[in-house]
Amino acid sequence: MTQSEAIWALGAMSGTSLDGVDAALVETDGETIFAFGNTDYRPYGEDEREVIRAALGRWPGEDGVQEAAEVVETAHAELLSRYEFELAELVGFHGQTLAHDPQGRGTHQAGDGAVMAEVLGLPVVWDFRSSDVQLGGQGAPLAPFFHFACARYIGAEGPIAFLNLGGVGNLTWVDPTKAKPEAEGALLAFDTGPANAPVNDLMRARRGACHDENGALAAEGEIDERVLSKFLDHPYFYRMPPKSLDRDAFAGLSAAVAELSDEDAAATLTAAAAAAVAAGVEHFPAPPAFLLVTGGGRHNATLMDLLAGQLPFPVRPVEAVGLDGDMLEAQAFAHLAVRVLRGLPTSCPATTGVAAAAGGGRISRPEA
Ligand SMILES: Nc1ncnc2c1ncn2[C@@H]1O[C@H](COP(=O)(O)OP(=O)(O)OP(=O)(O)O)[C@@H](O)[C@H]1O
Ligand SMILES: CC(=O)N[C@H]1[C@@H]2OC[C@@H](O2)[C@@H](O)[C@@H]1O[C@H](C)C(=O)O
Repeated sequence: MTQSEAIWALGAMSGTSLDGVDAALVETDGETIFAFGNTDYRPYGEDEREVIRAALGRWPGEDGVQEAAEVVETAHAELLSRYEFELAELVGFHGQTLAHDPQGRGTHQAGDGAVMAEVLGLPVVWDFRSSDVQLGGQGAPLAPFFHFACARYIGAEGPIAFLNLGGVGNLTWVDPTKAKPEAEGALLAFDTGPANAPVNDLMRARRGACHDENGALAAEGEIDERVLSKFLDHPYFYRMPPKSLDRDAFAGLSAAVAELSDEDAAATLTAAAAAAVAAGVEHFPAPPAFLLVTGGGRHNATLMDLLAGQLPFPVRPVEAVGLDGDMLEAQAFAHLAVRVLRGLPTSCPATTGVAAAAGGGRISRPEA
C-alpha cells in the first residue's frame, strides 16, 4: 500500500466518562498511519449528560434510549460538520456505549450511523462492536489494532504497551515487529478495571465536580487498604485476558467507600484504578520497553505517581512519543473505519477473544 491509496478518515468517540465527543482526522490506509490531522472536542452540556446518564445500562427500545441517541447524534453532527474537518472522506462513528454485556444481551452503542451519513453527506462506519460479540468475542477493546499501527508510526522496535485511562481502563501490549496486528504474538489487550469513572461519580455526588482535578483530593487522603484488598479479590482480576467490562461492573467499589471521608474515598478509588492496572500487567507475555498512557487519567498526577511506583517499567504519557493522548480513541475509530471499508479485521483472539480474526462495523452511505 502506498500513501496515494490512503484517505483522510474522521473518527469520533464518545467515551464512558460521558464528558463529551472527541473527533480527529487521520490519513491512513487502515494499515499504515501516514499523518494525523485536525482534532476537536465538543463537551456535553449538563442537561445532555443527564439524558445519556439516565439511559446507561439500557438496551434499544427501552425508556430514554431514543432520547440519548438523539443527544449523541446532535452533538456529533455539530462537531463533525465543522470546517476544520472538511478533508474527511469517511467517518468512523463509535457512538456512546450505554450497555455492554458480551456474554449476555450484547453491546449497545447509542447513535445511528445511517442518520449521521445523511447529516454529514459522507459514508459512515459504525456499530463497530456487535459483530465481534455475535462471533463470541468481547466486542472490546478495539483500539489495539490502531495501537499496532501507532507503535510502528513512532518507530518502536520491540514490545511496548498502551494504557488508556478513561472511565474504564484498558491495556494493550503490542509487538510491532510482527507482520500484522492479527498475527500470533502481535497483541494482547483487555480492560483493566475501573479507572476514572468511580472517582468521577464520587466527585459528582460529594463535591458537585466532574472529576478530581489533577488528583488533588486523592493526594490529601489515606488509602483504605481493607477496601483496596477486597476490591482486588474480585474474580475479574484472576480471569485470563481477553476480557472487557461494563462501566458499572464494579458498582460495589463506590458503595465500599461510602463511609470514608471525601479525601480518603478519592485516595482509595484512585489507588484501586492503579492497582487494577498493576494486576493487569501481570498478564503481559513479556516486559514492554515502556508503557504509554493515554486518556484523561494521565492528567491525574496522583494516579500517574501510583502507577510509576507500582509498575516495573517506565510509565510515560503518550505525548512523550508525539501522540495526542486526548484524541487517541477518536483517531482509533478513524483508522478502524478504513479497515472496515477495506475488509480488514478489527479484532482477533488476543484482543477480544473472538475465535478468529474478524472484521466488524456497518457502512452507511448518504442516499443521493
Ligand atoms: N486534569 C485532570 N485531572 C484529573 N482527571 C482528569 C483531568 N482531565 C481529565 N481527567 C479524567 O479523565 C476523564 C476523561 O477521560 P477520557 O476522555 O479519556 O475518557 P473517555 O474517553 O470518556 O472514557 P473511555 O476511554 O473509558 O471510553 C475525565 O472524566 C476525568 O475523570
Ligand atoms: C464497550 C465499550 O465501549 N468499551 C470501551 C470502554 O472505554 C475504555 C474501555 O471500556 C474499552 O474497552 C472500550 O473503548 C476503547 C476505545 C476500545 O474499544 O478500545
